[in-house]
Amino acid sequence: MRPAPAGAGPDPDEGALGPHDAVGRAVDHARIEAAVREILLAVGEDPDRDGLLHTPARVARSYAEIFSGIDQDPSAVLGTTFDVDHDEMILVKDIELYSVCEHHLVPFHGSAHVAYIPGPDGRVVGLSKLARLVDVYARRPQVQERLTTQVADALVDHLAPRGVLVVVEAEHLCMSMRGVRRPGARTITSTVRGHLRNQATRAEAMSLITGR
Ligand SMILES: Nc1nc2c(ncn2[C@@H]2O[C@H](COP(=O)(O)OP(=O)(O)OP(=O)(O)O)[C@@H](O)[C@H]2O)c(=O)[nH]1
Ligand SMILES: [Zn+2]
Repeated sequence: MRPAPAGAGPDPDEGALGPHDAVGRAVDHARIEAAVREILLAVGEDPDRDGLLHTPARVARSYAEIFSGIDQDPSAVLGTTFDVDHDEMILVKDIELYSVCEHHLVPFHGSAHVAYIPGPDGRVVGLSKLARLVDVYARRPQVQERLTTQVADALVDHLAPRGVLVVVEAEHLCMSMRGVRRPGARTITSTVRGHLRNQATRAEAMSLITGR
């Protein structure tokens, strides 16, 4: 069991799954709780006041979910493929994503658009797996450029497609709620591999993505 801070009592938010998060990853809850308690003290709060008593445990559970991609392997998501008679572009756009900026540990959120052209063997992956793949890389401390590249490279590695294009557009709360304070600024990153580097194919993909 996780050690509770003195006087914390039972945590009303503790789910039936116990101290581990819903996706089964055993992060070190006790360590997160101790660290969160320290942060609360360091910012001048009283971690023993009523409203904060269960906060370290809640943050531990929340981090287990938010950072659940750290030890996830994209092979588990892209391992199931099937053949369809389709050698044209497949695009799933507007995949909502939430990630955490590795510089400030605050969220960035937005959308990913993932396009690929199957390889000569015609292997494709279930559409939902593209969203799951985005989650594998988003649920880590990240920078947007790396997230974009990792999704593209995982598709190249696992599907041997003719081409891949991944576009991510996101707002970084580290730019909105603090620092330079520019809410609404959106960052757009893209990674292109193979045939989608071809100008006409890339333009077709981009017009499908932007033509909402
Ligand atoms: N390239 C890139 N930069 C990011 C990303 N997320 C946050 N940043 C930036 O990372 C930089 C970190 O800059 P530092 O000067 O080390 O930290 P800081 O003093 O907190 O910077 P400010 O945010 O400007 O206050 C900032 O410019 C952020 O806007 C990302 O996904 N990609
Ligand atoms: Zn940041």
